Amino acid sequence: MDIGLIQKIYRDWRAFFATQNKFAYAMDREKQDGYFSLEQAEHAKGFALRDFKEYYHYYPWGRCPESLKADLECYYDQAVEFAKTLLIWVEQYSPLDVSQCFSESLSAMIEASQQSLLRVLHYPPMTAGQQQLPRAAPHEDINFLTILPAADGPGLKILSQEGDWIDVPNRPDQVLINIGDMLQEVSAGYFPSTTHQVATPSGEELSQGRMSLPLFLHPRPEVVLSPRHTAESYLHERLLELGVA
Ligand SMILES: O=C(O)CCC(=O)C(=O)O
Ligand SMILES: [Fe+2]
Repeated sequence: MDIGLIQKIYRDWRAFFATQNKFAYAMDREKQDGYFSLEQAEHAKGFALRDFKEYYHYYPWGRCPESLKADLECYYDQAVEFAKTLLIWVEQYSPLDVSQCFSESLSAMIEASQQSLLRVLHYPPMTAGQQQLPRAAPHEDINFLTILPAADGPGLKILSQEGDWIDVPNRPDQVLINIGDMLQEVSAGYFPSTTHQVATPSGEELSQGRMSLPLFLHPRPEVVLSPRHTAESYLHERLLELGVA
């Protein structure tokens, strides 16, 4: 992972989020690309309050401000390649009774997928009155695997199997991998999805914003995940539950 590139993306997109130009890229409900404002941001499944965040969904086929495109394109390619390698390892280490239920190999499921997306995510500074709002309420990601490089501030927590919230350190050279609900679904629960949240800061940190850059690896829409779901039907159900479809 190119840490310098990630930090440059954080700098440039902090500046972008500070302008009104972002509203020219308003999110498209059908395609799910573009800019999601505070009012359009998702809420976690089962939560009424929207997360206090704004973000931009980048797909190689989607809209992107011209001056910011080259860096996202470059990072997207790196992160998708990395995610694919990890998924191949997941496949290799799946027990036979799990893998023989796959409708096709995991690597075939993501072959030529147009659905993987990069989220440039900004949690704006908060005032004392906003402290009860979630930055990202506890949730699981929808996709197969999420590649999460270090954010530019603390706050990420993951839920352990014992049910304790663990603070994730935030070293610049770290990468966190989350299992998403689609990998849980396709493996009939063998790979449980990672529950995580971004805690709302207190004290002086409230006035500091935070940037992060998750890459969500998604299969092709027609992929059969389970007897209940194709990737498309599962994604659609979740987007409705999150208030963005
Ligand atoms: O901002 C982070 O560190 C995590 C973001 C996240 O979990 C998400 O966008 O799904
Ligand atoms: Fe997440």
